[in-house]
Amino acid sequence: MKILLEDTIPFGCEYLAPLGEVTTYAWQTLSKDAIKQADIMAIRSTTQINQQSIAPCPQLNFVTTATAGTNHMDTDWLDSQGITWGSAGGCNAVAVAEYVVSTVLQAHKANIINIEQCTVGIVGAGHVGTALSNLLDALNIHYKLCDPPLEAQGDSREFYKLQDILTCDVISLHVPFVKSGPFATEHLIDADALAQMSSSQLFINACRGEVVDEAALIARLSQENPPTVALDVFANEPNINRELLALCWQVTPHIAGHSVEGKVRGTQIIYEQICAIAGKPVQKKLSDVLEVLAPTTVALTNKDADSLTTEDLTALFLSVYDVKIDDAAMRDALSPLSTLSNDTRGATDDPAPALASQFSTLRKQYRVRRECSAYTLILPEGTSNGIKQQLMALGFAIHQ
Ligand SMILES: NC(=O)C1=CN([C@@H]2O[C@H](COP(=O)(O)OP(=O)(O)OC[C@H]3O[C@@H](n4cnc5c(N)ncnc54)[C@H](O)[C@@H]3O)[C@@H](O)[C@H]2O)C=CC1
Ligand SMILES: O=C(O)C(=O)[C@H](O)COP(=O)(O)O
Repeated sequence: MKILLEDTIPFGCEYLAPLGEVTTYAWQTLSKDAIKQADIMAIRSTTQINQQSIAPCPQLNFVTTATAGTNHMDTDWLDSQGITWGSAGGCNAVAVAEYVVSTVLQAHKANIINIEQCTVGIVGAGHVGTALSNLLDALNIHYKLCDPPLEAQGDSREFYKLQDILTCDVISLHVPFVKSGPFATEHLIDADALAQMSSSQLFINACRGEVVDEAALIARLSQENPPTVALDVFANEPNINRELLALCWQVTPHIAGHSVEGKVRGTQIIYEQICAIAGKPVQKKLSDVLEVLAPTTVALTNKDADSLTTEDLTALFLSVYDVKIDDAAMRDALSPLSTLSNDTRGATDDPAPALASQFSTLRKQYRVRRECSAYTLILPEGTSNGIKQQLMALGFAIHQ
């Protein structure tokens, strides 16, 4: 069995080599010859799968993506060719939820919102939206969910209309990018929705850039009283719109889901799918590859309280994941390219290709970022049970 493996899949060779003959590729240089030979393709979201990009593929019988999103695959065309496909739904839900919490805590620190009195509107209550709601429960932060497809299916949670979500202090998008049908999400956040947001609100997009009308967002950010915007995703990546970078409060290069655990869970999921196809037993597990961290000592300002003080919570959470480090790295790498003036450049100085290349490099060389669940905390003697429960609900282990 010949397996064509995208080189950004962590531990891809270690996982898949026992199952077949593995050839790796970089998405920028994927060759049609390699595809012609492949029985299985194991990809991430950077590989486009459609008739134009991969046909002819006479041997191919399974394509799977180690990511949650599937909009880079033309699944109707795969179905029409009798090529089965898979994905890794949920693999990085906690990573994205931690990205949102880190963003919300940074916005609190910057006095943009007040987490002690705010409501987070979550659009899309699937794997990511649910993981986020679990963290917000642990933080005692109020939230509202909006998910018309799940509501129609009879999900028993309480749901709100998008119109209600647009009035929340924080609006966070977690829907798939779907172009048509009753629940299409392309430009779900359009000029009209953006006009309803104001400067007291934080707007976060960590799903897909195309879910927001970027032209309308740029226009809104140039008007009076705009919302504060945090973008992890952009339309047409890696060819992102450079105007947006300067207008947003926070920008990150589509790394919300790129915790070590989020990526390796993706590998584990597609490995298990390929084991099933190859008729081989599942022999590897996450703990075979994830590094175990030594316990960390934590200082608390009020260990007797029922829950963490905002100060302790912010310090601890941001020590695990501070999203502003990613924002600074992206601005450092891309700002010199994005502020070049069109007037002073000749045609050959177009910064767009360099910008796209830098964006891709930032993603490929992303730092090691562990989820809360990787940390075992050594707490001060006598720390309250309430605080311990809260920390465990955030994913931490407590050293006994
Ligand atoms: N920035 C990043 O690194 C990451 C981005 N993503 C993106 O986030 C999306 C969501 O991820 P998951 O939660 O894992 O997917 P999921 O499929 O578990 O959940 C998506 C939810 O959105 C709901 N939905 C669909 N159309 C909707 C609409 N019009 N309005 C409101 N809700 C709607 C669905 O019913 C579903 O419950 C992915 O499709 C992917 O594009 C996912 C992981 C990482
Ligand atoms: O899982 C998803 O959906 C995502 O957006 C991933 O974080 C994308 O990661 P790459 O495939 O671009 O590595």
